[in-house]
Amino acid sequence: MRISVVGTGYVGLVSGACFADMGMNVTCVDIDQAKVQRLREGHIPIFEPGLEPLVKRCVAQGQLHFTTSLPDAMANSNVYFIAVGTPTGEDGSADLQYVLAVAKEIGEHLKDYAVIVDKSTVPVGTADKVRATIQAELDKRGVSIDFDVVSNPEFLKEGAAVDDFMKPDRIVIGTESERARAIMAEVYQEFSRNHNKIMFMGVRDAEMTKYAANAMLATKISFMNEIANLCDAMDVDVEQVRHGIGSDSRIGYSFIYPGCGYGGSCFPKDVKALVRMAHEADVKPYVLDAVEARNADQKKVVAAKTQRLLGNVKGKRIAVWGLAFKPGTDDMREAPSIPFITRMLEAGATVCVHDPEAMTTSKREFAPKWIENGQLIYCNNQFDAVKDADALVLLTEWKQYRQPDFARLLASLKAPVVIDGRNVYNPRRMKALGFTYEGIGRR
Ligand SMILES: NC(=O)C1=CN([C@@H]2O[C@H](COP(=O)(O)OP(=O)(O)OC[C@H]3O[C@@H](n4cnc5c(N)ncnc54)[C@H](O)[C@@H]3O)[C@@H](O)[C@H]2O)C=CC1
Ligand SMILES: O=C(O)[C@H]1O[C@H](OP(=O)(O)OP(=O)(O)OC[C@H]2O[C@@H](n3ccc(=O)[nH]c3=O)[C@H](O)[C@@H]2O)[C@H](O)[C@@H](O)[C@@H]1O
Repeated sequence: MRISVVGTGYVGLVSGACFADMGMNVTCVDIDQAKVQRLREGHIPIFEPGLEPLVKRCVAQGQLHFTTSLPDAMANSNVYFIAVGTPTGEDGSADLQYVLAVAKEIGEHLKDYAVIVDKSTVPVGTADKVRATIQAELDKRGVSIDFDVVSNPEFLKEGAAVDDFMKPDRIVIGTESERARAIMAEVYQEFSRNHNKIMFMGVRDAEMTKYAANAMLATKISFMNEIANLCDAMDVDVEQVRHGIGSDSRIGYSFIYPGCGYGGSCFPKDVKALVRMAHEADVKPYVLDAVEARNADQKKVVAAKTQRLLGNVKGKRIAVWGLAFKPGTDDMREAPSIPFITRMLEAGATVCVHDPEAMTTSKREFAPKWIENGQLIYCNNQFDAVKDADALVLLTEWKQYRQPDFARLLASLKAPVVIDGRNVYNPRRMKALGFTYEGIGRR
């Protein structure tokens, strides 16, 4: 089977490579010429465990191709996945300009029946817009060609993207067309062989399912962050509470880790887009508003703790372990590290940062003036960052930060202050070792 995937970001590149690994012949398309060139040369533009060998293997076997030309890709296949970005627009809604630009180009070049698959996260009703955009181009050309637009949202997580794609909990496919349904069943046949993971539903149902899933996960996190803040105020250990409630099978353990707020390219933007959809539908988004408000506030909690423990941070040296929005990725979109570090720099502190993968990304996130004036210092070793620091702040729970050499840490720091934005350390052990320790809701 031959398919095309438009957009070679996290979703497009991972899905394209995984489909190719299943034996399909896949052409990945991107408008970014430099990216396509690098991919052809075997350079993977993002850090994602397992992706590089997978892409290299599929390219070597002739199963995976890269191009900047959508018409060329279309000539070779009749299933086109759209996996371009849907960033937050000015009013909070998802900006569909990239999706609709692809739809327009498809309409300009469509020759025979094809299935156009929305893999990007798009608001309810987008498939209709994609269909109308393609039809308008066909009308301009004065041709009549059948096509179907299907919704197939993606549920992979960064840092575990290949695994998530290959072992999905479910594959949601929204379509009202029998013809498209049969083709999509063939695309995903690997996932229906033993345990059927495919769920067919209406197009609008599938579009909403994606937002509801992300909003539910964001809600769990914000809820738990609020409980953790309450624990802080009431001398309760949130870790005990997390175990206490997670053991209830109706609640479960996943996505109830409190911390310094959720980040990433999706939860923040998708909750905003759902809020916008609710307003447009004249439904009051009480819960979603609270999820967002808690998260915005949560991103200030670590800074408030730092300023409470250190007093005025002007002239102080603060070490930061972790820049990425979560471990396993070099992505810093909406990472809690950005507002924290910015606030410390603006307050006059010197910030020494370390991250195993996100240092390069980070250099694009902060104004060069902070590096030039010596306030923002990049350290290649996590222990270089803590040398003579007045505090260590942990913001991403990379494995290498979880069990550091505590004696070395204590000897390196000027003051033994550790603020743990991810609750990875044991407060009692830290205090016994001589640290002044604060987690989020820990006791
Ligand atoms: N990042 C993630 O973990 C997940 C993202 N999603 C959704 O998937 C969609 C894509 O997200 P990412 O992969 O993170 O985006 P990304 O921003 O990493 O990549 C998008 C790619 O599309 C390319 N592009 C833009 N316009 C194009 C055009 N007209 N023709 C060809 N290529 C074009 C860009 O050059 C870029 O390489 C979004 O809607 C996102 O919400 C869904 C699940 C997981
Ligand atoms: O639509 C998307 O893009 C994706 O968004 C999330 O995936 P991702 O953003 O890659 O990462 P998550 O592991 O969900 O983490 C998101 C944020 O929540 C935070 N988080 C996660 C879990 C938790 O218990 N507590 C917590 O604070 C993480 O630190 C991170 O900042 C979803 O988990 C994916 O299913 C979805 O496909």
